[in-house]
Amino acid sequence: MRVLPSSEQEAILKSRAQTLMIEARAGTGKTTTLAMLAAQEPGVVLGLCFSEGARLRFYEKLALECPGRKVQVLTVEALARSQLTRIAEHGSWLDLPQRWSSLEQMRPMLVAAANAVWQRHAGRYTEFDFDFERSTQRVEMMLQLLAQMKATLATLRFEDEVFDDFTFDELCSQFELDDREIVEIFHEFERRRQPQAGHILWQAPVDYATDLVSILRRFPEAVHDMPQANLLLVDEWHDVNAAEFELLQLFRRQARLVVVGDRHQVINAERGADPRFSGGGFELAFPDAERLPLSQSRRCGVSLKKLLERALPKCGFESHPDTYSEVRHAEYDPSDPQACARAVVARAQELARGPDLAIILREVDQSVEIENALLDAGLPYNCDGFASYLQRPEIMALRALLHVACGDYSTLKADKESCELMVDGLQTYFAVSGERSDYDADHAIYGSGDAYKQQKDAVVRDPETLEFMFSGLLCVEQPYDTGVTRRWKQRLANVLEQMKAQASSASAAQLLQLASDGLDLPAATRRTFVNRAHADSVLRTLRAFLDFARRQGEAKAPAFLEELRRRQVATRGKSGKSGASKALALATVQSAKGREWQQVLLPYMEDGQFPRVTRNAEEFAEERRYLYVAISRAIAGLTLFEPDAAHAAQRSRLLNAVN
Ligand SMILES: Nc1ncnc2c1ncn2[C@@H]1O[C@H](COP(=O)(O)OP(=O)(O)OP(=O)(O)O)[C@@H](O)[C@H]1O
Repeated sequence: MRVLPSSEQEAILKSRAQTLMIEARAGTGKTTTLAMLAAQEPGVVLGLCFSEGARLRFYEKLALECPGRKVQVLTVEALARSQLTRIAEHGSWLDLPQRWSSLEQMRPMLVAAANAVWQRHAGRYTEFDFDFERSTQRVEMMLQLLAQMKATLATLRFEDEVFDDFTFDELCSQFELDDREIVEIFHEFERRRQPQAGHILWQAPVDYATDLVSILRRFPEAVHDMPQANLLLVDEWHDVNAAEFELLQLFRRQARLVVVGDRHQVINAERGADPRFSGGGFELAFPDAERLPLSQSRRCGVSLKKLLERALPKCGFESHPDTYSEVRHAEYDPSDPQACARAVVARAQELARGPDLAIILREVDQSVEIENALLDAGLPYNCDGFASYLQRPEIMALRALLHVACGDYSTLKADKESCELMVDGLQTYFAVSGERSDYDADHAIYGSGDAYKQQKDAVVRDPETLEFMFSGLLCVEQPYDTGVTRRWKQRLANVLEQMKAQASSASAAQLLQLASDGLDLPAATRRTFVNRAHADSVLRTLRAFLDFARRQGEAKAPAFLEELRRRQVATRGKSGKSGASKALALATVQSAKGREWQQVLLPYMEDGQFPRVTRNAEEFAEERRYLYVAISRAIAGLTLFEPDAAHAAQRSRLLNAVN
């Protein structure tokens, strides 16, 4: 439904400024206003944003405000990726590199770069510890730092012809590093990634914008290969980083530029989002830019405004006099792991609002109990922007172990999706040789094609091939294996043998506990997932899953696998008679950003859950912004689930601290 512009929106629609910044608060109509601007522009419009979720929301608003009008909306990452492909295909500035999709794939390259720098240092005295192979935490921190350097364009300095001691020192001081060896390792890493200018061997998503800026700086004429729009509309401007900021300046050319953002919604600090580009940095780049406000929320009423002010004092949030929202508090006993989920489901049943209702989680691990409670109650739901716990790699890896231990594959027959996810889970979780190329070369059984794909096909054709994944691949020692890898493979083989031996007598929960202890899953998790918060969330998922298995009592592995299968089938979104989904949304704060629902349920408002573990004031401030985003998704009502009076000390500091 189209809406009539407010006076603030009118002012924005009338502005003729070549560069316009809209400074806004949550729910004040940012995306709606961009869609209105698109509707009145006769020329080519390109919408841009910084996350996939924001892109989809932008499309939804366009469909409402300018139906029938074709407007392309891209993430800046996708724009950069497609332009790099175009430049590689049409120009002589770049060979098309291999593309990587995750940080995990960068880990062996970082270890190799560290080893190379260490060898160069041999004989020289240094206190720096170059052994990254065993310390996931250090690799994680290095990769995060490298991503930040890329986002701030600092890595482009490695391309300078004169990269001397002075530049090393400058970078150390810019990133507050005591060890210049870190910069040396990054220098080596980037040199391996790009042996010569324009000859890039591999790219991860964090590279797209930075690499494109590098090419456009060196070959400004390459910009003519890129499409030209008349109007560029950028949503969620608060997420922009330095690389994206410069890219937009280079890419823009004659286009009119309108950006809109809310600095309280920065929950992407690790991607280098920088408030400077909403303040002084923007003014410096665009001295003639006009700034206009969107100050009044069209979504939340005064009670939500009060709550938002408790979560984030001085956020300057204004509610609209015509909007009314109700805030409720529900209590649960936090010593019972299922109590919160039960309370949430009871409230969801009371509201019975289907698609107008969302349960917003701080993190995906909270979904294990909530999903199980929803499934037990027969309430349909859709996981929004994340996979159901039943399909996550860590759970799929454990399920695969159970199948192999008990030799029962019946629930996998004709279930292509689960078979493929299981291979993914095993490769993510239990394969430690690092380089898939080793694996490709050594397992001629799959021929010379894409071994990984063939492995999946083999398991889909015959799920019993999972057994071979362990006995023929994951546990097989190779001549190039390090001592650590060998020990891990022996451990995996031993644990599997023990599980097989006990499968007929032990319950599924006991077998899973054996796997968890025997494989030291916390250590395996930290080794697998480079991001600490991600690893922490995976561990919480595993703990909740083991609890769930224990609640199945004496059920043996085949019965437990059957139960999981039944639940997995039940999660598949069902539509009602009209074709519309009756399912409620199960979202995370990240995936809910920019969205709204009539009713929002916010579970687990307790310390350690929301906020998560916070080590410093910055992390706590980020948790406040997470809460600001979560609360401001509600229109008519919000229910907060908090520990009961007997456990009041555990209630979330975010809402109860003296600010
Ligand atoms: N002029 C208007 N009159 C009535 N309702 C409006 C108007 N403009 C926007 N809205 C409504 O206000 C709500 C919030 O709009 P929108 O999602 O565009 O805000 P936003 O600022 O982008 O939100 P967020 O902060 O979540 O990103 C939507 O329901 C939208 O339809």
